[in-house]
Amino acid sequence: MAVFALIPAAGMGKRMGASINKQYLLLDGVPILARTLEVFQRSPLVGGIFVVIPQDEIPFCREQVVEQYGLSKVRSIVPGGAERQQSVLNGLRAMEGVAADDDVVLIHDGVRPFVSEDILSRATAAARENDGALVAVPAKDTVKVVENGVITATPPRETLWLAQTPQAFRYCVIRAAHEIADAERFLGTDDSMLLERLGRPVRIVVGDYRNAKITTPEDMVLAEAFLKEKQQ
Ligand SMILES: Nc1ccn([C@@H]2O[C@H](COP(=O)(O)OP(=O)(O)OP(=O)(O)O)[C@@H](O)[C@H]2O)c(=O)n1
Ligand SMILES: C[C@](O)(CO)[C@H](O)COP(=O)(O)O
Repeated sequence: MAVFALIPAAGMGKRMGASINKQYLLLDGVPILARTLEVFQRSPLVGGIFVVIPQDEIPFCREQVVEQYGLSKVRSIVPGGAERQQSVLNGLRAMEGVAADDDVVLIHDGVRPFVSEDILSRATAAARENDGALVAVPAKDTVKVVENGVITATPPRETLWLAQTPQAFRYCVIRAAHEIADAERFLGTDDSMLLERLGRPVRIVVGDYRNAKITTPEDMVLAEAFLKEKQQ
């Protein structure tokens, strides 16, 4: 059973508010997206990488990221959609004929550069034994459900986990779940939700707080600190 990486990186980075798309912001001189892809390039588990990018950024990504950093496992750069879910579906469709039904797909945000090879390995193992596997960390804060500015519930913290990526699945399982969601016009905020709504179990794999999604400017400050710690 082969393992493929599917990297959605076709967002606009609106919350970052930078002058360039956030996946190209530099961390110690290297674009965030290149750092993310390098983890999959290095992992002996991963046989090929599909990257999803806004259509008009594909030449830039090919030259400035894939070629520049020698990312030879990148098999295809696929145009993205309006939402993350549509970008992932485009990637899954592009994998048809390459990934076999039982091959594992690791879906990982292009802007989570601190994922480790150990997480890739544990997520892959869990996906081979379950319908799906979600890398997540326990919530550290008390979480409130709020409607119209008023708290309506305080779910018990020990039941709350923060979803990260990779989210790992057998190709036929996640492709079917995405196609069903697309046909039913259901939009979720991660891939696991698309299995959950079909009543299929998704196993938690304990992640790492450092595997953060770089979303807003303060995340860059944390990312620089995480990188320094890694380089020590
Ligand atoms: N249409 C989209 C939207 C998001 N993504 C990717 O999904 C990951 C997680 O999304 P997020 O951090 O929310 O990125 P953006 O959508 O770029 O951010 P924003 O919502 O601030 O614009 C990122 O790697 C992003 O590039 C994608 O491939 N296609
Ligand atoms: C998939 C994800 O990374 C899980 O945290 C996240 O949901 C994607 O980011 P978005 O901000 O919801 O687009």
